[in-house]
Amino acid sequence: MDVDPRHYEQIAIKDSDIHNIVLSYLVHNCYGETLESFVACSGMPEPADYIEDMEKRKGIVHCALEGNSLKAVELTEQVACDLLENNKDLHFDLLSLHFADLVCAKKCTEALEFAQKKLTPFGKEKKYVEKLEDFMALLAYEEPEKSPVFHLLGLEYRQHVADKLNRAILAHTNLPSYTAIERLIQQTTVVRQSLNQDHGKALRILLPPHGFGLRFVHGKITVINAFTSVKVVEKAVSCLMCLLLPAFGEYQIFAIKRLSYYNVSYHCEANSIVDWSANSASCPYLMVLRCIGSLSVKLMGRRCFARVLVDRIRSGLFTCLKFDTGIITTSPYKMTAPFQIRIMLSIPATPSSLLLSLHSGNDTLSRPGFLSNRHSFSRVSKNFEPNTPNSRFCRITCRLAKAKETISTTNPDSLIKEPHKYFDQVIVTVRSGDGGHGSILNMPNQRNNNNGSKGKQEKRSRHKSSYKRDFHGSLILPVGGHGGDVVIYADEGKDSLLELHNKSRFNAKRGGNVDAMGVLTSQLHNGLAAPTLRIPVPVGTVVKRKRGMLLADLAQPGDEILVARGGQGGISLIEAPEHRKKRLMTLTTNVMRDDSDKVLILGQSGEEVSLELILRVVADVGLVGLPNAGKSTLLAAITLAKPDIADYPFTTLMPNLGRLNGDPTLGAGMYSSEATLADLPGLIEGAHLGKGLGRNFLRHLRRTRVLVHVVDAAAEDPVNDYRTVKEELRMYNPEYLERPYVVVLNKIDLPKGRDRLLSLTEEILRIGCDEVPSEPKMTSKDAVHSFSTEDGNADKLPSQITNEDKKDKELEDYPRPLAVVGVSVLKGIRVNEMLKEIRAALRKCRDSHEALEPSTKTVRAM
Ligand SMILES: Nc1nc2c(ncn2[C@@H]2O[C@H](COP(=O)(O)OP(=O)(O)OP(=O)(O)O)[C@@H](O)[C@H]2O)c(=O)[nH]1
Ligand SMILES: [Mg+2]
Repeated sequence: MDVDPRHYEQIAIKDSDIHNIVLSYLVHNCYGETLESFVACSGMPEPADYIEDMEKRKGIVHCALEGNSLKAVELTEQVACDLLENNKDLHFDLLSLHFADLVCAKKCTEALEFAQKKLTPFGKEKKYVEKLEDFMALLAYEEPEKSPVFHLLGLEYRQHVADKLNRAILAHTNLPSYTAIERLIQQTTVVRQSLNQDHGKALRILLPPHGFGLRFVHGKITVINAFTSVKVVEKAVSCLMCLLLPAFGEYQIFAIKRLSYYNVSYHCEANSIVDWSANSASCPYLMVLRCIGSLSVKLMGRRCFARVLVDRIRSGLFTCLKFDTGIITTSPYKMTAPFQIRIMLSIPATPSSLLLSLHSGNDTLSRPGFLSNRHSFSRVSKNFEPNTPNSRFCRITCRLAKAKETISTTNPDSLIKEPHKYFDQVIVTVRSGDGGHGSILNMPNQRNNNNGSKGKQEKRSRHKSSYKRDFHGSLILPVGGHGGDVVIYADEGKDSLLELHNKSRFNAKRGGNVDAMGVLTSQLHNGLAAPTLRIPVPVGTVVKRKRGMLLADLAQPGDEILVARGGQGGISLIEAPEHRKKRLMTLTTNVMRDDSDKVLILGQSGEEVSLELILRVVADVGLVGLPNAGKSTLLAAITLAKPDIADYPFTTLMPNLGRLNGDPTLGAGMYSSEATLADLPGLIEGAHLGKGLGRNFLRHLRRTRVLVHVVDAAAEDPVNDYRTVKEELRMYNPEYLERPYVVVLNKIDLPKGRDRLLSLTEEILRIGCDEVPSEPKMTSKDAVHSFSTEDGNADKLPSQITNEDKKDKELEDYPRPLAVVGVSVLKGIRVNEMLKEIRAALRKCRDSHEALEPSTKTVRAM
């Protein structure tokens, strides 16, 4: 049947189609409660006729599943008296389930009696004989679970029989025994299979009821955009899954797992599901989502999804959702820490995973262990929160290893842009090269002088000429080449550790071996040393052993550190003539020497180390403040940086840098006061305990000289916000509060901010003391020390950090701000004043620094 696929590009999927599909699925699987809420939300007419039947069916299937198959038989006979009579297969299966239950319960005599009475009559028909034999075999084993016919005791078999029973009853009541969605999936599978078989041929297929559009282009079969059936399936499945969401636990993860390597196009689907929410009023699914508390999100471990979520939550569309910021990761592909998702809805990758997923609803039929028999969830744990009236959350904690990179390469256009170029922490493994091997060499003309071959003689004399002697006359024997060292160095050309995320293993080359035939040429008597492997990192990178000590702080361009030393080359030995060897061995006391001299000859192996590289932004000014205060907007207003700006918290996930031009009032010297600004992610209360984005990014403040506190003057309680940020800084490192800082009261274009400006300024100026702030006087040694303590404590609670100052000092005991300026960075109001204050603070810093310099110089001179 030939059909022009373009016909399908325009087809719109009717909501009523989806509703019917969903409804039939719910009826089929006896999801009563869900059915009711769905009917209420979607405005579908309630299929009242089915409800009563459904309840009965539910009871029967439940009995079959729960190991009460005789009861199931009895109930089935009540509902449909001739069903089992006409369907002997099903009858046999149900009875055999009971038999299996008796065997499991070690009631062998009873089982035997039951089999004789109820099962053996089936043996008259040949097709049951084999089955009967299998069941009887169970009796022969002491541990039937370990017998070859163990599957008869498994949950899967029980499930299979229960499904069969369910379908039979449905068919008996003139309902389709397969749901619409199952049929659609079957069709999709058929089409996919035929695509696989017939690739290479032009292929156009149409299958009822919605049709598939496939196109043959340049030797490839392309599924055209309007792949209607698939769309229908996806939409219906999405809807179903959110209906059944609270029932999902580990199963959902299973589906998600599958998803992680699924087709790129589902990226789009994830978005389109989110798009439904745009017109929430007309979207019944969304209402369902609202009442159940679930939302579609594709779990790719990418921040962009988290962002979509936050956006939706903030716009009030998903009132019952909560967002755990733990989902945010510092690396583009890896979840670095366990994260939590409370919201999930996905389209499983394959029809079978879809069915498995959908089957796992516990609305009526809970089957613990159904999947876990076959799939490992070792990295998944889950816990359920108590249901609240409006929402039922299913919280899942999981760790996702790696999203397939194929997804990012196959169709980059379809991916959402990764907005941040900055990745500030990475673990790399480096290995230095092994040393080259030495060799055991023949001493020419020492043996076999009776060997008459002319060629060999020549060769020997050539070898002889290549031996060198030192001035004592001893032979200089060649040594295996030194293995390559690994050096990490600060390179001005690099601005992020991103590349190291893509390649996290570095191996230096091994040293050259001494030629096995003889020796190296005289120039190479030290063997072939392998080149040093030099790894460039951005200036400001701190190199640590993984979970260990600090090795170096590459703060200046060109700073470098040798992180792994190459192995030494093995030495070469002259083979002693047989008759002298014994004597030599007894004479020598060198314990390293063994019979074959291997120990000395083999090159040393290189070292392998895992290193943690942490980039600390090198900036003069650090912007701090609560999320949404306008830090990124400020950076964009006064520098050429283009950070992401949006009205939801945690838009900024990694620091953004911008360059501040020099002070124009200085004329020709304007460039001299050029400074770098770092816009940091928002801080929230409890950040030091890991809330929000945690506190790790605060390490970037380490190298700043001046802080700018950005406060949203139009917020509820700006002074409290200001105190919160200060408190968090204090908990992280009290020394930050001693740095010169400027407070920027932002958003004064809003009436709320403008009206309170004066009072806010006064209140803020009241917090703190008059002590003249001075720049922290850190020697490089101090700095290294403080880096190591800071990082060493990174995972500990601050309460564990003993710091007397922290305990004793109140916020009021730290210096006041140098200035408080009201601005609107968005509207450009008083930005120049603010710049003036920032520059003044920078100048002040520089002056005090210069004032310090001479004294240090004199100390050195003395
Ligand atoms: N009215 C007004 N809105 C502003 C002003 N400055 C920033 N905004 C808005 O405030 C919102 C947050 O701005 P961002 O610059 O992203 O805030 P942020 O502090 O970087 O936020 P995080 O990155 O989440 O920490 C955006 O919608 C801005 O448009 C301002 O001066 N006036
Ligand atoms: Mg920001």
